[in-house]
Amino acid sequence: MTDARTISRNPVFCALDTPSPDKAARMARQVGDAVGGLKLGLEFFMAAGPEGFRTVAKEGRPLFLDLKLHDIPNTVAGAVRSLLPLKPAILNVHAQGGMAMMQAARDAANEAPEGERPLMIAVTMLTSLDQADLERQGNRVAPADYVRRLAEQAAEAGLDGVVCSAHEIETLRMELGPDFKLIVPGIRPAGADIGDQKRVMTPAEARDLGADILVIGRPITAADDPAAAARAIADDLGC
Ligand SMILES: O=c1ccn([C@@H]2O[C@H](COP(=O)(O)O)[C@@H](O)[C@H]2O)c(=O)[nH]1
Repeated sequence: MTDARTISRNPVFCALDTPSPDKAARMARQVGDAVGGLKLGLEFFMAAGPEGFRTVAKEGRPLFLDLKLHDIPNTVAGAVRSLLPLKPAILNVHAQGGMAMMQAARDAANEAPEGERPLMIAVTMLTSLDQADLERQGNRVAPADYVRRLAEQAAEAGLDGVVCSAHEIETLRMELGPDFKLIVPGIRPAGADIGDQKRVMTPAEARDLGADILVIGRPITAADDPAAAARAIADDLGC
């Protein structure tokens, strides 16, 4: 079992998208060491808040608090400061919020006590979007270029990495180096239902391309046997 701040060699973070802290904690116990960490997002935090987070934190696993903060710099910095007492291993903001906002988030995270600073990550382009969505928003640019530009800004702002799809890993790794964290949702085992995701890849393919963390939700949590589903993915990854 890894401790609450160490990211283990198992790159899978299981997305516990439920409003119920008890269900999330139960699921965390079910998947156990077959995953390297857990992710709590908007559905969970809107319903269960900091108290719910603390309930799941008792499971002692690294926690990614995926709130995708997106507001003016002063507001985002305040939100980061408010979240620091929860000691998440990873926090994120939207790169779309701009350079000054990302820098403000970084500075606020740097106020964390020694050893408690979360990794600060920027979401680039949601994995539920594709080229057609970009065009609808008036962005005449390929997803790879769009993601690269936002990731460059995140790196320049001093953030620790980005959320991107597996399709951008190679380019970002080459350009931004081995230490820049690449957190990758939109992961689907071969044959699994894609659902609302559009830029997807299998766990092994994404890992082999150089992802640091694979965020996997429904392929595990909606399976008849979540523990077996998580174990099958871990075995496939050799973890
Ligand atoms: O671009 C993004 C950013 C975040 N997510 C989150 O990851 C999980 C994925 O869940 P699945 O059930 O495996 O699709 C979910 O919590 C999203 O909020 C993302 O999918 N894409």
